[in-house]
Amino acid sequence: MPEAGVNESEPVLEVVGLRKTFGDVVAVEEVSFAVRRGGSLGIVGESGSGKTTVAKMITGQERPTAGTIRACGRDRSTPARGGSERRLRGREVQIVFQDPYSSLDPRQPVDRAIDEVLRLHRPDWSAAERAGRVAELVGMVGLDQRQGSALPRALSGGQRQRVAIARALAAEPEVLILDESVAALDVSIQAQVLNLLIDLRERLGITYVLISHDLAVVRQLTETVVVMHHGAVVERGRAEDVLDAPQHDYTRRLRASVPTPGWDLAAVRRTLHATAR
Ligand SMILES: Nc1ncnc2c1ncn2[C@@H]1O[C@H](COP(=O)(O)OP(=O)(O)OP(=O)(O)O)[C@@H](O)[C@H]1O
Repeated sequence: MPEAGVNESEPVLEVVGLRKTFGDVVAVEEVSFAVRRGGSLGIVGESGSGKTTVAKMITGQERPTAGTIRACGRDRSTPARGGSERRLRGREVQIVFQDPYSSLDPRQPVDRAIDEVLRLHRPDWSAAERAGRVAELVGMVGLDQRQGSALPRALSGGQRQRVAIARALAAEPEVLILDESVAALDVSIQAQVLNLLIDLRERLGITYVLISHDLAVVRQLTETVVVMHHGAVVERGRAEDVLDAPQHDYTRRLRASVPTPGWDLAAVRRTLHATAR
């Protein structure tokens, strides 16, 4: 729920003129977008277009070279000053990465991993209150009790991704960034996790920023889209407009390179070749 004093009409997340350089490499250039509370934005583009760098600047893992980031009405362009500001930012924005295995501690059972987040964000809660919330979160992401006390290695990729989502939700963020969160999953498992995400958004009113090279995934989950190419936004608009009738040549090539039933390998190769130039 939005906190008291938060302006409802203000975007829940807004980035303006974001830029990031690594030495001579310009990873992100003049990127601006805004997402309304409860809305969903897709950031699409091929590998290396700067999508993850944008996400890392929003979460504070990378510091912008220039530009501003506001979430829930608060500036987060500069590093958090101290633990309490970091925790506050954690309740504003959480992220789920492609590979939950690298973000989950292999020695920590699922319930302990979720409890750890609650301890951080709900220091006033008793152990019983936290245990109740852990059980609720485990159920919310569609895991059973046994899976809820398992180690990550005893779970499938899709189940691990559900754990990563539960862990992110434990902080009760306003914005959830999903960075290629279903990319490593089989298509049928991908569909299940996407359905879960759609369901969670309806139940929680959470805002999504979905980063993906997969236009079909973006289409299912987002209402607006920005297309990134070489670090810059080359096209933006409503997801269906951009994906069904792309105006920019790069978006058209990106769309053509998505393998669909009956896709033509030679055409994809031609497209990738053209895109690489
Ligand atoms: N820590 C870093 N040091 C140097 N260069 C980096 C660093 N992180 C990213 N880059 C470069 O910035 C550019 C954008 O990378 P980024 O990971 O943001 O792209 P992406 O669109 O998310 O791609 P992918 O989907 O493959 O992760 C690339 O050229 C990448 O090599």
